[in-house]
Amino acid sequence: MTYGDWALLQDRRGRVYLFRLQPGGIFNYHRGSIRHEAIIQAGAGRFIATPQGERFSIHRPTLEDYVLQMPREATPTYPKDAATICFLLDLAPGMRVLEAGAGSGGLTLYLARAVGPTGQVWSYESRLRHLERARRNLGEYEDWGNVTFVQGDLAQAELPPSSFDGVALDLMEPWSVLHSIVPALKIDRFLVCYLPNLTQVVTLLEQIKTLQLPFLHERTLEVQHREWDIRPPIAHPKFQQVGHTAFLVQLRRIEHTQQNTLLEVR
Ligand SMILES: C[S@@+](CC[C@H](N)C(=O)[O-])C[C@H]1O[C@@H](n2cnc3c(N)ncnc32)[C@H](O)[C@@H]1O
Repeated sequence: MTYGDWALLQDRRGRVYLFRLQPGGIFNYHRGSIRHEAIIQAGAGRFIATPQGERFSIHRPTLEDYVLQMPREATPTYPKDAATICFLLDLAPGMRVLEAGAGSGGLTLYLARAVGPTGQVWSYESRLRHLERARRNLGEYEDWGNVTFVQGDLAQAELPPSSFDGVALDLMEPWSVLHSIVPALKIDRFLVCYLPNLTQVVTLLEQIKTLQLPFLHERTLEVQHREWDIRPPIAHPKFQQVGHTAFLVQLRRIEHTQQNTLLEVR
């Protein structure tokens, strides 16, 4: 660890503190403070204590740590869902993926990591303030130069045909941008929508059916992590859990032929 790196300190209750290490910097806690220099000398994976004996473990923040702690304009896609979106999109290094809206850049960070330095992420965001926040959050954590932010409404975008290996949508009305996506998404590849409400899922599928858009509904799912408190003899599910975040709808782009124009719900 060195100056300029992110550091994450975790106290004995599991509370985390995320900050950048700076020359002359000090981490202040209600029971004492610690110099950044001392944190660097101790190093990640070790422990450090304030003069008052308050002990912390030192870590490099994971992407999950960063997304949960980073400044936000819009609520980021929850990490458990962002990771699953990458899996449902079947992303691999070198692929090109489209997303909207960028929001705070949470999902952007996951997509950029999944496609790697040789891949590309095109991220649309209609609100300038959100776009700037997403750009800053990406640059502050991990930027391989593989993300292109575009300010604008994805519904108005003219995208190159058959140019994306996947599309991820985290916006209120994904059905309003489907006409832009259909020609841009490669045949047999996936669109995944992140939708907090079941009513949105139903509207999306109804719209696809009504407009006869060439998608197969592969599945709709929720990602549930049930964390446990294990400190023998205590061993039970934690009383506080992450509750509902959103539904993930996975749709596969199919060829639009005369025999196959309708959405087939599996
Ligand atoms: C919930 S936020 C996305 C959060 C983001 N996934 C993240 O992890 O930080 C939804 C964003 O979509 C943007 N948005 C809504 N409709 C849009 C559209 N048609 N085109 C582009 N951006 C849109 C909103 O401005 C908002 O910032």
